Amino acid sequence: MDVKPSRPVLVANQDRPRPDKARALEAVRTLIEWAGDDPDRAGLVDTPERVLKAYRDWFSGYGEDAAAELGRTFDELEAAGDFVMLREVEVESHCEHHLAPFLGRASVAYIPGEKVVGISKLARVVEIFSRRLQSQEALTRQIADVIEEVLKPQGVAVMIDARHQCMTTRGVHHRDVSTVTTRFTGAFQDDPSLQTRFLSLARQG
Ligand SMILES: Nc1nc2c(ncn2[C@@H]2O[C@H](COP(=O)(O)OP(=O)(O)OP(=O)(O)O)[C@@H](O)[C@H]2O)c(=O)[nH]1
Ligand SMILES: [Zn+2]
Repeated sequence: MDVKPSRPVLVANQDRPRPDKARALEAVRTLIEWAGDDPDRAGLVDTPERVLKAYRDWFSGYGEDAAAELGRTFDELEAAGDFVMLREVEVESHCEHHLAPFLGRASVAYIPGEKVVGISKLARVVEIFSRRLQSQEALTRQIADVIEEVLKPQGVAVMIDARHQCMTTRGVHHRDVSTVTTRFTGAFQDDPSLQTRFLSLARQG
């Protein structure tokens, strides 16, 4: 089978055809059998249907456009000149290697240029990209890049601290290990003191 390179998915990914529902239900039944159980026993008969519904939630980000979320900006809000930061944004994502959840927190900051955005939109951007199959690095990068691309700010900083269930509940079984990823652009990249201030605020969360 040809392996396709991952492509950046900054925008909605609605163009990908989905399998029909019967195939998806059958796939869940097959995984139940792979786990060693009987998909026809009472407790499991409705499970494929529930899993498809859960997938709609967990992966709702494919149908959403993070750039569009940032499209509404406020000229009348005067930029503070310093960064605006969201701390402790919940991250609920799934790793693209094992389809296992990884859970944590994101801190997102930007130094406005001309455009100031409603702060909830930054949390929506985190949510949209989280609700796709991700590596933590790609998730961090996509959040920073879409803010950079749409708002053209003076700089963006993103830090995610998360625990991967593929590491805590299986594999190496390191229960307390968390993974930290960062992405800095513009002034955050150029000015170590800004980075330090961002990281220490993120850590106080
Ligand atoms: N860089 C990175 N690695 C990840 C992420 N999520 C999971 N992984 C790692 O992906 C790797 C996959 O390794 P493989 O050897 O292909 O798969 P595996 O045999 O299931 O590996 P183990 O998890 O070590 O059992 C593992 O080292 C995981 O810890 C992520 O977000 N970023
Ligand atoms: Zn994994």
